[in-house]
Amino acid sequence: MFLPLWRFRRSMAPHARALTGGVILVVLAAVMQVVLPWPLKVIVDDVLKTSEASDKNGLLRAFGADGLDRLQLLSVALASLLVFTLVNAGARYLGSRLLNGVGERMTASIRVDVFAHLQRLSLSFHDKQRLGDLVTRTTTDIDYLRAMIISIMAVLVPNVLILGFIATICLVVDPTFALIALAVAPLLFAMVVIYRPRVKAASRAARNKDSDIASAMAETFSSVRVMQSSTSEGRHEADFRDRNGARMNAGLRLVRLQSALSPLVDVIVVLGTVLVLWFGVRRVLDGTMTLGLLLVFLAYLKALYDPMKELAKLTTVISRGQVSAERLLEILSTAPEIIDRPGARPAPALTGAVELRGVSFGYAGSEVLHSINLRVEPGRMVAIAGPTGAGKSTLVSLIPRLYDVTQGAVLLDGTDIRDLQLATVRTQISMVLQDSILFRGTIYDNIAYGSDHPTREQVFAAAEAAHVDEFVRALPLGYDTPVAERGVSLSGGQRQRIAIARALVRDTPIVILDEPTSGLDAISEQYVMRGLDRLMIGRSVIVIAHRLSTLRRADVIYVIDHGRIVETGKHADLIAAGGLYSRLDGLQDIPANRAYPKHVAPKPIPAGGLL
Ligand SMILES: Nc1ncnc2c1ncn2[C@@H]1O[C@H](COP(=O)(O)OP(=O)(O)OP(=O)(O)O)[C@@H](O)[C@H]1O
Repeated sequence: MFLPLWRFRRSMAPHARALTGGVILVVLAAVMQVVLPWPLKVIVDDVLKTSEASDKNGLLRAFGADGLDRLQLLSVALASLLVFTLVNAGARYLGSRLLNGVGERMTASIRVDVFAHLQRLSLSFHDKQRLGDLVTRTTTDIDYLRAMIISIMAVLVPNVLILGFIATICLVVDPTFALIALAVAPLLFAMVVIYRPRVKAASRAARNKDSDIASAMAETFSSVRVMQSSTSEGRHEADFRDRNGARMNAGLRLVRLQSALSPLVDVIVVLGTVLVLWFGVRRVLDGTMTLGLLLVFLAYLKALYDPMKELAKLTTVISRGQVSAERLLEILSTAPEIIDRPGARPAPALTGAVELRGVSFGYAGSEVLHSINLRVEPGRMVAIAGPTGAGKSTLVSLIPRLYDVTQGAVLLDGTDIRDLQLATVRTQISMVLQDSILFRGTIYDNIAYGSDHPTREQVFAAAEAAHVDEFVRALPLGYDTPVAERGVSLSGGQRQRIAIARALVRDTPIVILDEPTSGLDAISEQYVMRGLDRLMIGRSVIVIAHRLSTLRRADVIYVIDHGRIVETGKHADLIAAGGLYSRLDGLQDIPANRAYPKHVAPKPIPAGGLL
């Protein structure tokens, strides 16, 4: 039960003082709870004097109160009752505030740890994850973990203490009677032992179904456009209904278990009360016990069974929390695969020489690239062409080390990329992909994204060069226009232009373009191409291309098929050779005589680059 807490001890450490304070306060509240019935006993046995056997336990003598008259005794007893109650209430209030505060703070820091760790995990991990599942883990699972942590500290600890105190006092005051009162405890314990694994299994099933639902939501609503245009709403809804039904059934199983627990506990508790009353009343009648003491025992019975009931009910919260803790620890204990080797050194300022030497690579076992040899000289443009699924995107993703090769090496300026510190390599490579994702923020933020504090002049110059300026000026808020999540409020071409501007600000010696104009209409494509022209100046460019206009300009084209390089050369030579390249589907030409619209006319490029 405490193992998950122990595993999160690092997040607990900064709150050690508040935690200790909170526990001391709940212990104090527990002590007050224990002494609370005694003033009543004094009132019944010593003020009202219903029994000859008053102060049998020497309580008054022990506190030097045996000389007081009845009214004085009543005042002292009532004052004690008030003090005990006030201290109990105060300690419970402060203790609960402190412990709940620690729970909130701890889970907030665990959430950041999980988020930060997820960001560090390699693409190979994220390829296997469902977005909805990760969202559930960083939201609901953390909530359940918090509920468990708070329950353990604010409910379990004080209740176990109260149980211990009361059981001890009962055993000291009247051992036989205490054993009668405690007779039902093993039953309660047995119930917890039987229930816990079942509740835990049901909780785990429900959590997994929650993740299924969140994944369905994430998948559906990240592709609303595709879904609506292909009128697939019905299919998505049916799928959602299925998942939702499965979640409901898992939830109902949990409800059945939880619903049975509370009444069962109550029945056991009443059994205990019946036992105590049966023996207690008989002992008061035959004079072996005072009425006051019986009242204390009855009050204790409630104080004894309440924590037992709480503990039995805690089963659900703790089992649920344990499942969530396991799901969070699963993430936290996954080590990032792509990390700096010991002794990796910072990459120097690269000239842009890129080489793949005998590179093979596969996702999860199946090899996708086989013995690739490829060179890009500094400042040159290399195009990669090939049929769909040939491995083009996979190949370029090895250059910024999004994945590690399984054989061979990627070399930058002649050094194995694994001998260089990852961050210092990635800051020297920019990528513009088929569909650029923008982040929530303004257009300005999105252009500046990925650069270390660029100046406003750099951002605006890049925006102008990438033809972002044209459409941004027409917007009422200009560069301060907020971009919706993933950039959906902008057209594909506008997003690409922003991505190019972003790459221009980064001003890296190596640029990777993965079909950045695919899917754009002719006008958008021309804008984007002009931006790309500016981006390519003076940099090593690796471009995945299917447009003749791009392929023609490449210094060398590598043709890939089934993960192998099958042809290499310049466009004209490859066409003349009559091989795969000449037969590639989708090779589209932009007519050489097609004029750019006036407002897209290329701008003169300043000497020495752009920025
Ligand atoms: N993340 C991944 N996990 C597992 N397999 C993958 C992954 N990404 C790609 N693949 C597989 O690797 C192979 C090469 O894919 P890749 O995307 O590199 O091809 P491509 O040439 O870029 O295709 P396209 O032109 O259609 O974009 C394909 O068989 C694909 O199914």
